[in-house]
Amino acid sequence: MTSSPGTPVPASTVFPETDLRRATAIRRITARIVEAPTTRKHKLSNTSVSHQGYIFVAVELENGVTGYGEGSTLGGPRWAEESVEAMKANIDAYLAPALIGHPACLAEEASLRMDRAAKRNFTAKSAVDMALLDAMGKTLDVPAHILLGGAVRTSFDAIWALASGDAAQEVDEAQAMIARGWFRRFKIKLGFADPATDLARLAALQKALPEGTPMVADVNQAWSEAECIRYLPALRDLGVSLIEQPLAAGQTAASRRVAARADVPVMMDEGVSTLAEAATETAAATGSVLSLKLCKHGSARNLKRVAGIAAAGGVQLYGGCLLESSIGAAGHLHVFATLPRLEWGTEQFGPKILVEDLVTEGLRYEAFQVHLPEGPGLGITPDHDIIEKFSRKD
Ligand SMILES: O=C(O)C[C@H]1C=CC(=O)O1
Ligand SMILES: [Mn+2]
Repeated sequence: MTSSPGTPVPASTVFPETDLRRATAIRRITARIVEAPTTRKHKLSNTSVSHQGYIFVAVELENGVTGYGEGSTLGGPRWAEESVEAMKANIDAYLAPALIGHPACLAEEASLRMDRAAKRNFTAKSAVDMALLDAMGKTLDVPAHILLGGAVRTSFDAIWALASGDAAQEVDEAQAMIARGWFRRFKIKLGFADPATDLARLAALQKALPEGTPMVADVNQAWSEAECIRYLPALRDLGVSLIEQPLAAGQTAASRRVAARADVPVMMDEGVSTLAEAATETAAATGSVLSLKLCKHGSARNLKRVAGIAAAGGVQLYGGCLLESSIGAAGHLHVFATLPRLEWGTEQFGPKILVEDLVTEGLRYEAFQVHLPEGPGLGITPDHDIIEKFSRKD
């Protein structure tokens, strides 16, 4: 459209709001359970997985556009309370009916409707929200980040998680990631073995990797305060740069004491999901860094609110993951791209741990960075043959 300078363009000729509401009315929402094999066993304090369970959501709008979203789990309802089965049941019976006919362009109202239809269910809600975002980006022909305030970065320092529990394998894997130019920052999972075995794994890595290699140690709530007092100094001596969620979520007083005595920063993860938890845990100083994940916060906009609360309290931010495919990882990158600060980079290594990614062209990992995809919506295209192959058939 052209207009002479100074002549205002009437809003109605750009995109009449009522037309947009009508065009983006939600016609259908479908949810599929997908179980995608991983290249190796991934072990955490409380589970071990050899395939990733996802809920894959498709939202069809009246204008014919379909948006896609994904919610991830780790070993069923073990990392958090939602399983793929529960997500499918709750999307089909509660979240989808609450949204049929509602305009996707009114995303805040869509979230309110989902909140009225179901308590918590953050991963399921975030998968639907991601699909709405993708559909709106495609409708308006803009990348999803534009709808969230616009990107302030398009690439991110990428972190890879070492979690086989086999020290020699982990050294080989870390060296291979460096050689490929994909990852040179690492996270190690602790807590499924006794602390002495975990420390030996770390010592092997410290010996083999370049000096100063950034290393996050994620305990996934497995230690007590007493174990932290005993072992955190050893983690520091082995070069750990960040200690993630050592104590159980909700152990606020003990976590505050651990964070105060640790001379390595402590990162909050499972303990901060809601806005209220972000406010409480930030004020209580149970950590000085926060891991952000859509599956914890329920929507792209809620993730931004949680990030704002934490940042306002002086907490640094880390882009977490739950081993999403390139679908969910792209959803995260579009939100992370818009955060004013993201001091610790992002994991989002999931696409590289899958035997086969769920998209036609996976996220780009280059120069130790993962790159924000381009194009409308999330900027990825689901590979429906692969999704069909790994979909649960019953
Ligand atoms: O951070 C977590 O607790 C969940 C997940 C993310 C990476 C990984 O290895 O586990
Ligand atoms: Mn964690």
